[in-house]
Amino acid sequence: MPAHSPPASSPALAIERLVKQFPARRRRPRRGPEQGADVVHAVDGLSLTARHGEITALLGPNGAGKTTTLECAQGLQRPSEGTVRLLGQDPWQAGPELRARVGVMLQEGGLPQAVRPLELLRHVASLYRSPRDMDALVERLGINGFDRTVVRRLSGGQRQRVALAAALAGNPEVLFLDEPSAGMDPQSRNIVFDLVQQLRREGVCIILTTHLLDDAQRLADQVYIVDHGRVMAQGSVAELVAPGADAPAVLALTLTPEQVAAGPFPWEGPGFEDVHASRSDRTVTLTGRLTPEQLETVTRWFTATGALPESLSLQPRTLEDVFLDISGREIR
Ligand SMILES: Nc1ncnc2c1ncn2[C@@H]1O[C@H](COP(=O)(O)OP(=O)(O)OP(=O)(O)O)[C@@H](O)[C@H]1O
Repeated sequence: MPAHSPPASSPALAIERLVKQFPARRRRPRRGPEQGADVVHAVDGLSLTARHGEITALLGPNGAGKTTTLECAQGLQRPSEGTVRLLGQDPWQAGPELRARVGVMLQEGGLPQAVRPLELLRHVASLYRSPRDMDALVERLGINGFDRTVVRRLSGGQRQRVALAAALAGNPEVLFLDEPSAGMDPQSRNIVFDLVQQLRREGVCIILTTHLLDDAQRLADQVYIVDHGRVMAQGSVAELVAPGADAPAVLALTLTPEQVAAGPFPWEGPGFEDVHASRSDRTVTLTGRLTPEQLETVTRWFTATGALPESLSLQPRTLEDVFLDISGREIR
């Protein structure tokens, strides 16, 4: 398998101030041909750099602009503004030789339905001058366990594995994965994630979109949190969740049944406007820039209810907390 060794300094993908507008989808035009306000800013000034040997994740809720960004990066959509450089070229202008160096695994697979996996993969491999060893890949991804079943009858996870093998057939230097764990069972997910990590070690640049915090937390070297077509935060997972001076804290409490019945809870009252409280059964999570005064109010409530909670801890932040802090809402 060839080692990819481009100059470490040049990013595999560089996106600068990308804007992509679409005409708004509407049932009936309410105005004449002047449509200035009737556009959707799917991507709205997004900049991103992805490097060889790294996994870069675009993390954001549905409709954040992740897929459109990837489509512009792959040359499938023409940017309205901004620049995209993929392996040093403009993907919109580039020819098939650039596409041969790039692998794409689409959401929902995008595979022909009536063929068997091996036939399909051998055909895809035959389109490349120096294809990957497909037999080894098929074994690695466990595809030989279902190679007699036509694509249409495969489970979501099996289909995703075939889609990944197809994306890797040409030994790509850059691999795009759109929601790679959509529809995957845990076993498929582990197999796919192990392979993705191996590809990173081989020097492949991997760019994935996900709205699953766990995927980003587990795989990504660099995370771009995207919402409304813009980058809201960026960094390694460690950097993003690091507690800074201004970073919010997470306080987790498990209340006694008596305390659950005792309400009202202090975090629902005045002084807690900036704190997000969520409760599931007896577990309460308070996320926000908790002040010592707020902690005192909570503690005083324990005095009033005559008991300590069953557990109380200040927890490290997760990407979910970071997203909540930035956008004021949960990621999904
Ligand atoms: N061809 C199009 N025409 C009009 N609007 C579009 C088009 N493609 C995307 N959009 C809109 O642009 C916004 C961003 O969509 P996009 O699919 O890029 O988001 P996403 O983050 O990938 O979401 P998801 O996780 O649901 O795939 C959405 O509001 C979407 O409805």
